[in-house]
Amino acid sequence: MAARIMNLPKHGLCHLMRTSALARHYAGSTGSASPPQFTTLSVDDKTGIATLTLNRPPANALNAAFMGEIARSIKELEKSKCRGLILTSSSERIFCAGLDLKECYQAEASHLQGIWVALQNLWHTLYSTPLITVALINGHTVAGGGMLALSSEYRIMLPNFKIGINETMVGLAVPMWLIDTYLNVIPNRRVAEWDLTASRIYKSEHALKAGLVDELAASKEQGLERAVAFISSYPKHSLVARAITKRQFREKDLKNFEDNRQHDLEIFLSNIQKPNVQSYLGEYLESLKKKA
Ligand SMILES: CCCCCCCCCCCC/C=C/CC(=O)SCCNC(=O)CCNC(=O)[C@H](O)C(C)(C)COP(=O)(O)OP(=O)(O)OC[C@H]1O[C@@H](n2cnc3c(N)ncnc32)[C@H](O)[C@@H]1OP(=O)(O)O
Repeated sequence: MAARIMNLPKHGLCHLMRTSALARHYAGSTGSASPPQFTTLSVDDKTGIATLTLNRPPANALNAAFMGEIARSIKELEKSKCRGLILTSSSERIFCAGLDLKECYQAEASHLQGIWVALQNLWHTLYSTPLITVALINGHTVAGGGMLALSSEYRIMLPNFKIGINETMVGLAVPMWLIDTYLNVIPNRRVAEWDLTASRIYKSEHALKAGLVDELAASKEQGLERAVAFISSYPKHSLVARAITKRQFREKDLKNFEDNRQHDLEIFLSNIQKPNVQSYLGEYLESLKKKA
């Protein structure tokens, strides 16, 4: 297979953001296309399938630069002739541990704002992309990591890892756009409500039974083969109609998000800066360290 590593062209993020002035301001300040730092991107010229590998050790925790990089890659792939995207991790244990909590602790408001706007943009970009998207979950994926997996169209997971959205457990409410994303995968509202209110974290095998993931693969190599097979199962002539149909399914969620984008940012900023949340966050970070 003829695979190549792509350098991202020097395009900005300006088209990723539409509503809030704050959001537009932030996009301007992070939209510069510096060379990829936290991801590698390879494209198979024969199949038209791209593989974006998350590579921010130790936990692929999401900071603004990392999230901007992922979103820019997706946008660039949309402009190319790529048909599909596989998201995976270079780590053998962690697909993505969610937001970089170290960067959320005792941070300036402007920094927190940058993180949240980058998360909003990344969600919007991944959830709305016409590309066929597969998350190859080769490690634990929680919170913002769960968001990456659930925003993709198809999930293939390796055994013995954890997946879920644990925001209530860290003291904060799940935003509506993430609830909509969850419901798009688990349409049973009762189960979804239970999972998200209880911060339920599934092991791979249970995630498969619950429909949170679509397949288990024995190894990353097998997972990659299955991901390619999934993307290739869509005939070329169907791709435009497929993309429009996908968009229609997701349109209401995207509109709800756009209508509430600024409010969502304000809620996050207000919650994350509360002394009790910061104090809890400090303890939580200590507990993560103590595990080592
Ligand atoms: C309390 C504030 C929350 C703020 C956000 C609230 C927003 C609410 C709205 C929600 C919308 C969606 C957005 C989500 C927001 C988030 O993503 S919040 C992030 C929550 N993430 C977590 O709670 C995950 C914490 N990590 C783990 O549970 C485990 O690390 C793991 C299961 C992912 C992996 O376990 P294991 O393989 O045993 O590795 P560890 O030894 O635990 O970790 C290795 C290494 O990574 C560091 N690390 C882990 N997670 C993070 C992280 N999220 N941020 C920064 N760093 C992280 C960990 O400290 C270890 O570092 P060292 O090796 O000790 O240096």
